[in-house]
Amino acid sequence: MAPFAIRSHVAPLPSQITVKHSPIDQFPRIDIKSPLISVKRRRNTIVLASLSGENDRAIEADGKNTQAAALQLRDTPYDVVSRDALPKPLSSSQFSSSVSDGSRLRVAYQGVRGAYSESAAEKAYPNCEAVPCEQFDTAFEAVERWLVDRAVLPIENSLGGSIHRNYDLLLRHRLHIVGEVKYAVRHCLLANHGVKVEDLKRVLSHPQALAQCEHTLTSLGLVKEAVDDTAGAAKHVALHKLKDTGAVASSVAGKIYGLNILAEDIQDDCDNVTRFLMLAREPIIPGTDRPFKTSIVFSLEEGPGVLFKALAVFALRQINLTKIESRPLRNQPLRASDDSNNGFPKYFDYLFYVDFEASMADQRAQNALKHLKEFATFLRVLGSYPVDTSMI
Ligand SMILES: O=C(O)C(=O)C[C@]1(C(=O)O)C=C[C@@H](O)C=C1
Repeated sequence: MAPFAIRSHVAPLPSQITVKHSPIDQFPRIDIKSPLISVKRRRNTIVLASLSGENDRAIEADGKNTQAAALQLRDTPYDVVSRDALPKPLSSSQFSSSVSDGSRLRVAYQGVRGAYSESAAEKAYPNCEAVPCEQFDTAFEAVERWLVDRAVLPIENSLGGSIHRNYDLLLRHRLHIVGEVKYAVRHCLLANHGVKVEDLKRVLSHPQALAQCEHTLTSLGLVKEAVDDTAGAAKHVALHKLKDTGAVASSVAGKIYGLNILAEDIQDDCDNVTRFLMLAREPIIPGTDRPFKTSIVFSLEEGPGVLFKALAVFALRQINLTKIESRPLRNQPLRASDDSNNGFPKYFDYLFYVDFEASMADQRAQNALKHLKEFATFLRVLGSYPVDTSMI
């Protein structure tokens, strides 16, 4: 099935497009202020694609008609180009920072410029073009619809714990975990110039960031307000020139949005690390040449000792578990698809997400999963990928 359905567009996108012609480059530079429009160069054409709610669209342009095409993309109804006009699938050998045609790897992250997720995306793929997305779901979709090549999304933090939304989305979507990256999160209290700590009544940030600074913010007597991301909080405070409101975000976000740093390292523990997952449409081929980790999700029949039995399949083979997360689904069944039911929905009461220290190329891991399959009611391998052993 083509990722872009042929459909007529019904309403203009609320995006701003500026096209700047360059005297030295055949192609104009295109700035699009919308995380949902992608611009990709492919040899002699530029593919502009958009993903906006129900309206999936893409259009091809060359150097001469790009401006017109960009405006058409923004303003008028038209039909969608075929799948052939969109970027070709990447193979596991392209698990590096650039794609073979020389253009940069496009990596989706949630948030606006200056979010920790953007820095994590750049750490994971050093020369990438980081593409901001409003929500986690948008980032998943952007990969699935070929608008970007990868997504880098937070999964757990050493102080705040798991990011449950992304656990759920891993199961709802069919992306593969191809890597992990750990990022040291150092929060600042930011405010507009001239504003002092005593002037502040409230503080905005991502809920995880607020949780990571709980003690500091409570001791300052500030009312905490959750927003979509830390950098978005900084942007809001700057844009509205707020005098009684600060933001918890990175020093990078402070610089981007022109805010003053009132306090640095305000997280409750200096060891504040967020682990991000690197997601792709294709899995990588697991190796044994370096430390690998495998992430799985499974469900079990109800009964005494079943979870004990499930975890024993790893213990019996000396496989170390690094994370276990359970998601209760009793009152709110999740629509899930697994490897054996051709995408048909199934409903489960509980799901267990487990990360273990072994590659799927390792016989011990294969045997452990074979054993688990004997009594698990559902099992899916989310990915087998190199462990991030970098210094944080
Ligand atoms: O808001 C941001 O800057 C993000 O990148 C999101 C996020 C998260 O979801 O946990 C990432 C890292 C920090 O732990 C705080 C927030």
